[in-house]
Amino acid sequence: MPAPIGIAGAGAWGTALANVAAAAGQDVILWMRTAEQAEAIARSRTNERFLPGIRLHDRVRPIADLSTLTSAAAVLLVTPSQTTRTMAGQLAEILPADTPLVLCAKGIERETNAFLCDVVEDVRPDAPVAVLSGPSFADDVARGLPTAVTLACRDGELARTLATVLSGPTFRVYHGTDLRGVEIGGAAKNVLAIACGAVAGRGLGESAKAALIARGFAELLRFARAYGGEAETLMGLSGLGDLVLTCSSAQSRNFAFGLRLGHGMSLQDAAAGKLVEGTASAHALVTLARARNVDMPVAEAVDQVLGGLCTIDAAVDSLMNRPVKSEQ
Ligand SMILES: NC(=O)c1ccc[n+]([C@@H]2O[C@H](COP(=O)([O-])OP(=O)(O)OC[C@H]3O[C@@H](n4cnc5c(N)ncnc54)[C@H](O)[C@@H]3O)[C@@H](O)[C@H]2O)c1
Ligand SMILES: O=P(O)(O)OC[C@H](O)CO
Repeated sequence: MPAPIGIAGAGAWGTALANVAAAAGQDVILWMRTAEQAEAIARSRTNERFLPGIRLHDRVRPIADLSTLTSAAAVLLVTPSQTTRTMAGQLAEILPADTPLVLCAKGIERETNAFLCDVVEDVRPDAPVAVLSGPSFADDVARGLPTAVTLACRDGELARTLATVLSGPTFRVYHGTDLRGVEIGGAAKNVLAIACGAVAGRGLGESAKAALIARGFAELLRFARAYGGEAETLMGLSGLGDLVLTCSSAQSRNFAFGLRLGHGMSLQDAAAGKLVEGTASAHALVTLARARNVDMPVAEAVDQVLGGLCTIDAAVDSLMNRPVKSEQ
């Protein structure tokens, strides 16, 4: 694309994606909230607060003036899920109506229980929206370690174009049209990863963790089907791929949060000052599940623990002692 790629949000993932797009040959405008931060990053060519030790690609231009994104060929929205409505609203005021917005946050809007694509379409109706999701730790990606992710957009041609633009030698982007399936995978895996971390923290063993991933995947699939996602999508990178990654590594902030809870840390301290998207989306996820009679016992257990209504041990006990049932 001749016009630059715009990135709104210069946290760990926004900065890693800026380097990815630059490595794929694009000029990149990386927006952040303060001029001080933009100047510091422009000077040092590193984002020491959010992605320490990684050199910013020469093609990336840090800026603090959101209106600079007006010229972008596409804008990647990479701020926390709960800021999506505000950010999309601000972008709607400055972007041409045909500029695609690619959602990179993983979550559900807590106040309205709305999927993030719906939030964006609420504030920017008729403009193209896409989702990028899949197994991808910012630090791995920024260090050039290989991974593959999915980009979905209802307009299949646009999905293909965006996937091509962002793909590089170590970042392979598949494309598809199942927007709902892709965004559900990213939002739900964060909640399930908290459960896996908690189980690890309680020292319940690798077998328990594998069982939890499998049962978590079963409920993720049921939920996605109930909300119009395709099973094949959930079996792919943005579903199973990201679930397995996030549920099995303390590099995940959601898993690490669960791990600390399992070690006995308080809900307040366990986040350790990091963004833990599963805590913001758990209640919305189970509320949406109940609204369509989808059984999500693992997500329910996480929501109960986060609400202070249940201990981890009691939650495990109640999951293990549900009535015997068919696996399907
Ligand atoms: N870090 C990863 O490995 C990774 C990978 C894939 C997806 N994601 C998703 O990307 C999203 C962002 O995650 P991250 O890792 O970059 O988080 P982060 O905590 O590293 O960075 C968050 C960024 O958002 C900005 N921000 C915070 N509050 C804001 C507000 N109210 N308005 C505007 N900007 C605000 C911060 O200044 C920062 O630049 C999350 O939804 C996460 O699930 C992260
Ligand atoms: O650190 P987490 O738990 O937010 O996970 C980061 C990415 O979503 C992994 O794909």
